Amino acid sequence: PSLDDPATDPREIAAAAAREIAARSGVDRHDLALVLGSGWGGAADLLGETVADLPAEELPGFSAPVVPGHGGRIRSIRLSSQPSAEPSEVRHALVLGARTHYYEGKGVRRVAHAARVASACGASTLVLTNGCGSVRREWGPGSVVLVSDHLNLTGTSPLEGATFVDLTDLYSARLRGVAREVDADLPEGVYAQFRGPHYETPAEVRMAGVMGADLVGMSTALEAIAAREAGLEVLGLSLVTNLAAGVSAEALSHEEVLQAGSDAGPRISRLLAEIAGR
Ligand SMILES: Nc1nc2[nH]c(I)nc2c(=O)[nH]1
Repeated sequence: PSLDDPATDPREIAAAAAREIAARSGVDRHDLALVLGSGWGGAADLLGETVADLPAEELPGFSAPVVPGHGGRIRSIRLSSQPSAEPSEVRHALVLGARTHYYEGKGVRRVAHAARVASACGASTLVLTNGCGSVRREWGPGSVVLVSDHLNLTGTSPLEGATFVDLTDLYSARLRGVAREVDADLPEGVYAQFRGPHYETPAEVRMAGVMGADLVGMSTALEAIAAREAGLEVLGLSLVTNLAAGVSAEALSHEEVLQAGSDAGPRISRLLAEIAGR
């Protein structure tokens, strides 16, 4: 069976990957899963003790990282939030450092795979983090925004067939409340997923704003829909790495994107570790 075979149920591949993760990590249930996007990579170390660190491409349904050596790892982490917990109470997090973007053209099944694997590993919560552009001038590079809802501008769905899934409260209000217990000043915004890989034109950024988007990116929405269908409660966290095209005079520079991500790293890693511990 393969994700590229329409006759294969994607959940079958996700279950195979989950069995492999349990076998190789020795952890038979992961309570929480996190997808770490641009700028969020440093959070894994703060979550707790790494129990296993696996190359994603060795697991069913995952592919090698787009940028060799960058990401492409799946880590099982023993959350250090309850040092004195009984063995049965210990919570384990699965850090999925192997996001497939829709713009890679590998199909929606591979975009949705990590969310399905998280569910197959026993997780009840998925934290989706990303780097994004801001439509709002006041949210400059380094701003962290709670995703309150999304606009799926990809024109596609990660779901197949008559899977009519309700997306009300897709970005769990309860989990946003937990995040605000950690940092009460966290703003909320609507995230628009564009197909990419090109950035938006200034006119498209204005369009997204008119339609109610505060953030623009190339991930997250499709993954969140797949996570909801898999029964996961979803928290979305965006790191603004740049003002979207046209919001300010100067052009986008990839260096600016990378710099903003690394500057905000320590602060957002602590935030994520705090939230994960609750
Ligand atoms: N679509 C879109 N995706 C992004 N990812 C990052 I980092 N910045 C952007 C951006 O400005 N637009």
